[in-house]
Amino acid sequence: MEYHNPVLLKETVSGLNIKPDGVYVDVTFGGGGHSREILKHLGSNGKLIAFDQDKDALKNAIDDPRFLMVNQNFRFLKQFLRFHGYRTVDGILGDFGVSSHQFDVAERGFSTRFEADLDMRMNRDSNFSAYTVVNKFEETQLRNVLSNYGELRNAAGMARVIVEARQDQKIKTSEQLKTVLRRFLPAHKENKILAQIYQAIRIEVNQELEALKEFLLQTNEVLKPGGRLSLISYHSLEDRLVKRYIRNGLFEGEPEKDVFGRVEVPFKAVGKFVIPTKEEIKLNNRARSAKLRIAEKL
Ligand SMILES: C[S@@+](CC[C@H](N)C(=O)[O-])C[C@H]1O[C@@H](n2cnc3c(N)ncnc32)[C@H](O)[C@@H]1O
Repeated sequence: MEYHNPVLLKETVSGLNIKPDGVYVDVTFGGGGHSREILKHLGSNGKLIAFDQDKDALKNAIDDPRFLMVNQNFRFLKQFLRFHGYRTVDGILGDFGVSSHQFDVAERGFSTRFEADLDMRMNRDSNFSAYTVVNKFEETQLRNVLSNYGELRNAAGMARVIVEARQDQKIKTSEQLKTVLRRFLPAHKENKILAQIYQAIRIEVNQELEALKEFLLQTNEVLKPGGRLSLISYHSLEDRLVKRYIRNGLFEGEPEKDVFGRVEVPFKAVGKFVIPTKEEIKLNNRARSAKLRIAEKL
């Protein structure tokens, strides 16, 4: 099975406005689809550094002297770029979320399609998994995860039944979780609600929004003036952070004005946003919720 079919491939890479001798970073290497496309635009003096926190992605590492693979979380972008001798770069590509590979391997626990142990860790060296969230979190923490990250209307009720059920027996598998939550899963909406529950738990397990914020803040320090960000989000929580950061350099509130009423922001948006065509979505269902934003460092 294919590891991952890259989304908005040409659009995302052309957003980087690649200079053949530039230094580029792909912070979500996965199957390396976007990375391979970047390499096509680089000359022999160009450089591509790829991050992925999942060891499974390492098997896709590209055998090319211009390519460097870093098996780390992109929340440590600046630190690992420095470690490898790069203080600034010309462009950064991010294609967030989970790869098709991660979804398709049942034991990773990301997919609602399979019976599997509760896991969902992108970095399997971590000891914080979906099992921890479901079995160890206090009721209010669980409710907040389900409500904030899954936007689930019944978050409070779901948290309550999880906490009650686990007093008798730990909830170890996806099937057990489904059984516990059965009353919240009417047949006609089961898949949709389960997807929201999984999204919520996954975001918590991988600290996805914290990692994204830390990463975005570092892009401002790491990108050269004129350097590009090309970022694909898959849900509104992610996209909101990316959009606000590009517009204001902040995640909340408005930037301060100087005495002349001017604001100083680190980026300028390039175009509005790009979404896949119907044709792309037909060929690759994972593309359906993608939203690409491109920005240039001022
Ligand atoms: C949607 S896939 C990227 C697919 C890739 N663009 C391709 O063409 O094959 C996202 C990848 O980013 C990785 N990832 C997600 N969050 C990460 C983070 N905070 N740090 C490092 N890697 C991360 C995941 O492990 C996954 O392999």
